[in-house]
Amino acid sequence: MPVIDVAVPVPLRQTFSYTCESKLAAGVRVSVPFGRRQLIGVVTASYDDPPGADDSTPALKPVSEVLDEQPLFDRTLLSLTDWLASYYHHPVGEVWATVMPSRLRKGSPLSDKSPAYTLTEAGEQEALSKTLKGKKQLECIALLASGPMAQEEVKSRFSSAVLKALEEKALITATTIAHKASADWSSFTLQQTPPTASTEQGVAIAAINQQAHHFVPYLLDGVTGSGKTEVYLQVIEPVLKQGKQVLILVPEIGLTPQTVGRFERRFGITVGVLHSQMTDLARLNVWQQARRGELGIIIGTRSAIFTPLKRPGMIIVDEEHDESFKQQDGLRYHARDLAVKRAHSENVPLILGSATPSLESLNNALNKRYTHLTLSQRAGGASHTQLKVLDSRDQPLHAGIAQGLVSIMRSHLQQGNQVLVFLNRRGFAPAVICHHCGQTVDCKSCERPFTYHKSQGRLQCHHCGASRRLPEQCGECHSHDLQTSGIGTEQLEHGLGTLFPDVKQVRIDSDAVKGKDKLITRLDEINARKYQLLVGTQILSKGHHFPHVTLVVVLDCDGALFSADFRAAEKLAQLITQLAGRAGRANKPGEMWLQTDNPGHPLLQDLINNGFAHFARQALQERKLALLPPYSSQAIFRAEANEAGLALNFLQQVRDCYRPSVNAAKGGFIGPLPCLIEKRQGRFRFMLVLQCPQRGALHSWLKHHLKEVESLPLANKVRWSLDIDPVDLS
Ligand SMILES: Nc1ncnc2c1ncn2[C@@H]1O[C@H](COP(=O)(O)OP(=O)(O)OP(=O)(O)O)[C@@H](O)[C@H]1O
Ligand SMILES: [Zn+2]
Repeated sequence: MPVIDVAVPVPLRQTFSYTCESKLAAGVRVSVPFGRRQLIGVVTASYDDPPGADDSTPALKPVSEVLDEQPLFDRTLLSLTDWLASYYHHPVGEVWATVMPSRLRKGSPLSDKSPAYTLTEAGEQEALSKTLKGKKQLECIALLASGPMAQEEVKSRFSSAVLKALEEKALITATTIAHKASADWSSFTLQQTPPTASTEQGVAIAAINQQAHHFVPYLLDGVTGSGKTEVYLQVIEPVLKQGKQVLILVPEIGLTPQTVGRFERRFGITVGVLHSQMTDLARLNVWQQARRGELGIIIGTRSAIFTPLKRPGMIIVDEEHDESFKQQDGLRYHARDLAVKRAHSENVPLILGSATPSLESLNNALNKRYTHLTLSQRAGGASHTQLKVLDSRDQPLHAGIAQGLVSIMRSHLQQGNQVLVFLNRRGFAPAVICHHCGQTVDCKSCERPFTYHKSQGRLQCHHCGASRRLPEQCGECHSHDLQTSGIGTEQLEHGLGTLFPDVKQVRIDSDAVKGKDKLITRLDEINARKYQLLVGTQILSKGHHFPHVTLVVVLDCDGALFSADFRAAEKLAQLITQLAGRAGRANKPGEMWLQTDNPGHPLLQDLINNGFAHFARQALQERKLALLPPYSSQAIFRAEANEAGLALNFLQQVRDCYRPSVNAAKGGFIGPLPCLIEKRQGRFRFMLVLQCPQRGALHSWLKHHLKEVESLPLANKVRWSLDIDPVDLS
């Protein structure tokens, strides 16, 4: 009987064999018995005679059910999945579980039909008699009179209230229709006249169009507001015209209806959207439409890189430096790196766009592995934002803002412009301190001070989410003199209200703006000039277009200047540059002030005097001297346990596993040492970094001893993980 290998969703780095009536194609889902459970796995290989089997081989269990007639994925995605398991040294069953939409993971059938609406008999009568009162309801009946229509399309034209009313009156009902199979987007006509490309945009567009039929990686390195999105719009036009699909990845926060709207408005075609806040069903629908070749443009966040494409034409990663492209748990993949891999195997062009490219991508561009396209000027005649520092040492502060800055803010506000104040700390105050003994009120599980949230009257731990009432007295000395220390956005908002009582302000952080819809409403209101003062955390720094902002104020960036994370400087420079990019985007010039106690800090001085491009080249030199990525490759073993000793011990044993071949790999260790956040939710956290000058050497070194690590007795007692190409040391 044929034997199949199945990737089963369990944390083991192997596949499992089962017997089956007939051989199955790789990528087909099967339901299999596993211990006492029944699990859904994916076929990775089939054999008539399993390799290495003899009479002593234990009898295999049969597959319980075959779920698909066709593999879920084409060859390219199948090989990408193999690659993921081997590159990230991750259990293949868990890789499949990450790559599949969750509905498919749970066994939903892969359907060729889409949900639709149709008229009931009563509805058909109504189409003739037209007795309904509601105008919209009548329109909907008239539309469906010509036949069933995809629910998605009906929903795009009528509100859910209209549809609900018609369903309640039993005039329309849900049904399914066979999907359309044609790439009908290719016959679009441009809905807008594109602006004339600037010289630099023109060069970039021509370069990409010239080699549109095979894999070429581009770094589109364009200052904020330089018209990168306009370049994407112009280069995808011919791709769509040929009936090919374009996959666009954007950071989690950057995916707003504004972004999607820009593409829809230009081409007048439906754009498929994929992000983590959609329902599983909605995601599966878009996934299937893309797979069947019904969508010309798919825009999505990180996991959209796994979307199957029937006719792939181009892949774009916007804001490629953004950390949200790296998954931070489970399979810790980097969607940007996967995009490179995927574009290569699909043999289509890849555009990585950013005003502040990651040092990895910049290095690839400088080495000519990527074609480097630069846009150094802002589009439409907007001028660059001026960067300045304000020395806050010995200055009296109002609501955390130095007097000099308050005057600058006032003058911008008086001219009717908007001012953005950035503080990356939500809540009222980052600590509550006993004025008598100096003890802070700490989260016991994380051993870090609680943040005070005044609006809720509660303390909240920003590491584990724990929350408690504000105590009445100090836990150490029982003094009642508890005071807040430091400033968060909530307090800043209060303070600004006192400083500028007549100015309307809005706070944008994850406390004030819960959910995507609210963020979108606020962003629209900002651009409609409902507010003049915008206060917020890094949600405000990402890709938004604020034409009326002329001043950006950054409070307290000093913490990041002295971080132990070697990437901190790169991240801070990206943040400052992106924030500066929010100002002066239209016809009014913009300025940015950094309030700091370290005005002479070389990083700030370099950014101010020479800009991000210079900073980045300088930072690459430093990484080269220190043999840090991208001039070496890293992997991190992390371990967490309730007892610090267990986690530390485990990592020491991991190091012992790897030590015998450290010289052969030309490798090195850093640690084990505590993570930057040493304790979280009651667990102590440690890490061990493995580093090699060559990527290949690191991977064979890792692979060589991973089995030993897995069989360490402590491996079952601590929570451990392996992170390849880590970007976050917290
Ligand atoms: N060639 C052009 N002529 C006139 N206006 C343009 C041109 N290209 C882009 N614009 C306009 O300039 C503004 C900024 O462009 P766009 O949003 O494409 O820049 P970006 O580089 O993607 O921005 P960021 O990375 O800062 O978010 C937009 O309003 C856009 O419509
Ligand atoms: Zn905590």
